[in-house]
Amino acid sequence: MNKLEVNNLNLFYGDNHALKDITLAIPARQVTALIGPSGCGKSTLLRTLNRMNDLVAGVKIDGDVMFEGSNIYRDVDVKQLRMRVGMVFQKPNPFPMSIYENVAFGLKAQGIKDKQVLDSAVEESLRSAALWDEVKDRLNTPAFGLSGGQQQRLCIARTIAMKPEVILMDEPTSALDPIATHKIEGLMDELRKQFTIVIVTHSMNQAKRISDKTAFFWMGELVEHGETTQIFNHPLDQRTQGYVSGEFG
Ligand SMILES: Nc1ncnc2c1ncn2[C@@H]1O[C@H](COP(=O)(O)OP(=O)(O)OP(=O)(O)O)[C@@H](O)[C@H]1O
Repeated sequence: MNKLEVNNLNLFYGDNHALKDITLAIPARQVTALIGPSGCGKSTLLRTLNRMNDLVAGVKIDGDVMFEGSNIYRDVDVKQLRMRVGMVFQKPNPFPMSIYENVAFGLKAQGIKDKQVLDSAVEESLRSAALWDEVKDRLNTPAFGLSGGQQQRLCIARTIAMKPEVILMDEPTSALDPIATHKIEGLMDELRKQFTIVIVTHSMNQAKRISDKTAFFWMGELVEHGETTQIFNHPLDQRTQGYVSGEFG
């Protein structure tokens, strides 16, 4: 089943035609990797999936993004959408508050006050983000005291706490060292059982290791998409072949 379907999507930043007639299906409970050279439109496409580009001045979008059959640009409330389609950014961005408060933040904003409910949601989210054991004795200390890799897992926990259906990740490990990256990649293997994940990555090895499907972009076009093994081992287009073999990019 497809969780998201992008149909004939065009996006312009002023005169810059950044996404050109993109049609892409994103299957549920799989990891879809968006790859391609810098400036090809990967992050722009990712941001169209929860309408983050709406915040950019001068942006024009046509075409459809369907989320379980509803057009997110017509039929869906943006606030609701962003709860169902969460996002993790390139740089860990914890709030200037405690570890506990970071994870509970969204739930409290929804009006949840019951301490037991909050405590168990915080624990469950931190466990799902493979961080609980490292922080359970220091939940009330500032999030900024965590390492970069721990901060990124905290941001994942904060996203998970809202019980989204889709998690968008924009180069979530590019600011992390190899050990922290390895932890997040291991975590994604668990997360895919529960969530639909779309990840932008510059690392072809990462795309190969963690994704089920890969989409290759080139100057705003979606050149090719399919099973990750096919894209890397038997690409159909020469541009994909050149990129995945490291000839350019
Ligand atoms: N907020 C913005 N305002 C204007 N133009 C933008 C904006 N964001 C991106 N662009 C332009 O849109 C095009 C696609 O950019 P985008 O960031 O989506 O590419 P990308 O493939 O994610 O690149 P990178 O790998 O370098 O992050 C580029 O030409 C970029 O300059």
